[in-house]
Amino acid sequence: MFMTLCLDIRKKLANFTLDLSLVCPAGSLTAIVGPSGAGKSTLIRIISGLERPDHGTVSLDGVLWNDTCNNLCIPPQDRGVGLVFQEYTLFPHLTVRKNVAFAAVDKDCVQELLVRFGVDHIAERRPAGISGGERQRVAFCQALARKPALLLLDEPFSALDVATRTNLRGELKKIKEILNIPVIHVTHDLEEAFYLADDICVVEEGRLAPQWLERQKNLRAVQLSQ
Ligand SMILES: Nc1ncnc2c1ncn2[C@@H]1O[C@H](COP(=O)(O)OP(=O)(O)OP(=O)(O)O)[C@@H](O)[C@H]1O
Repeated sequence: MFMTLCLDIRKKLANFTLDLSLVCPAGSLTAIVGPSGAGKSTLIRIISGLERPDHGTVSLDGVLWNDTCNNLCIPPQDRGVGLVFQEYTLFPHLTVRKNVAFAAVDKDCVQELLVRFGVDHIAERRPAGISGGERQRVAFCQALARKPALLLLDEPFSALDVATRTNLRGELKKIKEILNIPVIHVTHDLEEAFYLADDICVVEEGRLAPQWLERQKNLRAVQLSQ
C-alpha cells in the first residue's frame, strides 16, 4: 500500500471559507500555488496539526489525523511530519550538528544528511555564524532527520538568492525520489512549481481552481481503487 495523504476539510477564515479536498501520493510533490491570502499556509498548518479544521478529515496511509465528526485531532508531534518554513527554525544556542541530531530519530543519519546538503564543513558552528542559505540547508537536514512520513514545505526557498535556490531545488528533486513520501510544497514561484511538482494545485480564496479539482477527483478515484 502506498502512503498517501488525503484531506477533505473546511475552515472559516476571516474573508472566506477554506474548502479543499486533496490527494497526494507517496513519492509525489504537490505544489500549492495561488495569490497572497488564498489560504495556502493555513492548509499547511492544518495538515501539520498546528491548526484544526472546522469540518472534515486528514489522513495519511488511511490513518486518520483529523476527524472532526469524532473530535479526533492527533497532535503535531505524533504526526511524523517534516516541516520547512520560509524563516529558518533552528535553535540558536545549538551547533548545526546538534540542531540536526536533536531532531534525529536515528543519530547515524546526521552526518549523511549534513554531507548531502553540503553543510558538514560548518557542522560545529551556531546558526548566527552561517548564511541564510546554509541555515535553510540545515533546516532541510533537520526536517529529514525526523524520518518524516510527510514533508511540508512553506515557501522554503523564497528568502534565498538565485544560485542557492536553484541548487536546493535540485537537491529536493533528487531527495523526493529517494524518500518516497508525499511532499506538499507551497510556493509563489510558478517556475519552481513546474520544475519540482508532479501535480500543481491552484488555490483561490480557499478553493481549488476548477481545472485542478477535476484532476484531483481522478487521482482520488485511482487511490480508492488500489
Ligand atoms: N485562524 C484564522 N482565522 C481566521 N482567518 C485567518 C486565520 N488564519 C489566517 N486567516 C486569514 O485567512 C487568509 C489566508 O491566510 P494564509 O496565511 O493561509 O494565506 P496564504 O495563501 O498562505 O498567503 P501568503 O501567500 O501571503 O502567505 C488570510 O486572509 C488570513 O488573514
